[in-house]
Amino acid sequence: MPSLLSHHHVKLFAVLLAANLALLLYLAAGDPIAPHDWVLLDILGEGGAALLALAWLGLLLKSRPAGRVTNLLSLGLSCVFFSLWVDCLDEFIQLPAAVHWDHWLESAPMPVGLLLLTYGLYHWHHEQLAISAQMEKRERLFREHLLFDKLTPLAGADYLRRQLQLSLEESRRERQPLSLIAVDLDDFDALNQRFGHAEGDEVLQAVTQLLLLNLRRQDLLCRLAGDRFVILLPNTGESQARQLAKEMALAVEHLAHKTRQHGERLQLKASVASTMALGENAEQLLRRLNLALAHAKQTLALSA
Ligand SMILES: Nc1nc2c(ncn2[C@@H]2O[C@H](COP(=O)(O)OP(=O)(O)OP(=O)(O)O)[C@@H](O)[C@H]2O)c(=O)[nH]1
Repeated sequence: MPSLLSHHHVKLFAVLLAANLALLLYLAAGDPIAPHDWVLLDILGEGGAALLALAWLGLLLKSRPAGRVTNLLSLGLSCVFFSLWVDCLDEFIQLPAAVHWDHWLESAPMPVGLLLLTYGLYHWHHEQLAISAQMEKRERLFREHLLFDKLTPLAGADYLRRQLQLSLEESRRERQPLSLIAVDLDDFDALNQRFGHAEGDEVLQAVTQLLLLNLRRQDLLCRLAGDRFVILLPNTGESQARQLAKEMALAVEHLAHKTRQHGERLQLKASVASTMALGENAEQLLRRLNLALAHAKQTLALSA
C-alpha cells in the first residue's frame, strides 16, 4: 500500500514553503543576532514546541486518509507550527523597532490554528463514533491496538483473556450466564499448501467478516491463533450458545469463497464448540473450551 504521507505532499510542501518564506522575510528585514546573545532557554522552548507541532503534523498526515477532518486538523496544526516557528525566528534575527508585521505573523496564526483544530477535533469525534460502531463486535469498549492482529484485524488471545476476566466478574455480579464459542477451520493447513499462504489470508479475512455479520451487538470476536476464533457471548446460556455455534458452522459451510487466482469456489468447513462459564476463572474456562473443540475435531476425524 502506498504511504498515506504521499497523498499529502502538497500540504507538507506548503507548510515548509511558508516557514522558509517567513525566514527569508526576517533575514531581509533584520540583522542576525550574535551567538553569544542567544537565549538558549527561549530557543529550546520555542524551537522545541515548533518541532513538536511539525512532528504531530507529520504523524497526522502519515496515519490519516485525505478528507475534511484531516484537512482541518492539518491546517490547524500548520498554523500552530507557523506561529511557533516565527516566534522562534526572533531569537536569531533582530528586527528594527519600526517593524510591526512580525507581531501579526507571530500571533495571528495561533488562535486561527487552535480554532481550526477545535473544529477538526469536533468532526473527528463524530468520525470516531462511526468507526467505534463498526468496531463494536471486535473490541467491546476497550481499545488497545497493540493487541490486534493486522490481518483480520481482530484482537488476539491476550485481549480475549482480559475481556473474559472482566465479563466473568460482570456475569457474577449481575447473575447472568456467560458462554464462549470456538470456531476452528478444518484442514486449513491443506488449503494453505494447495492455494498458497496469501489465499489462506484471504480466507481468514472472509471468515472474520462472515462471523462478525452473524454475531449480536454485545458479542466479541477474537482470533485466538492461526485459524482458531473465539466468541465471547455475554448473557448467554448453554443451549443458546450451542445454537449460535451451529449457526456459525453452517455460515462457514455456506460461504462461497472464490480464490483470487482462478475464481475457484472453496468448500470451507469449521469445527465448533461451546461452553458456559461455571464459576471458574478465564484460564480454566478457555481450557475447557479447547478440550470441547479437541473433542469435536476428534469426532470429525473418526467419522471421516
Ligand atoms: N494463511 C495463513 N495461515 C496461517 C496463519 N496463521 C496460521 N496459519 C496456518 O494455519 C495452519 C493451521 O494448521 P492446523 O492447526 O494443523 O489446522 P488445520 O490444518 O485446520 O487442522 P485441523 O484444525 O486439525 O483441521 C498452519 O498451516 C499455519 O501455518 C495466517 O495468518 N495466515
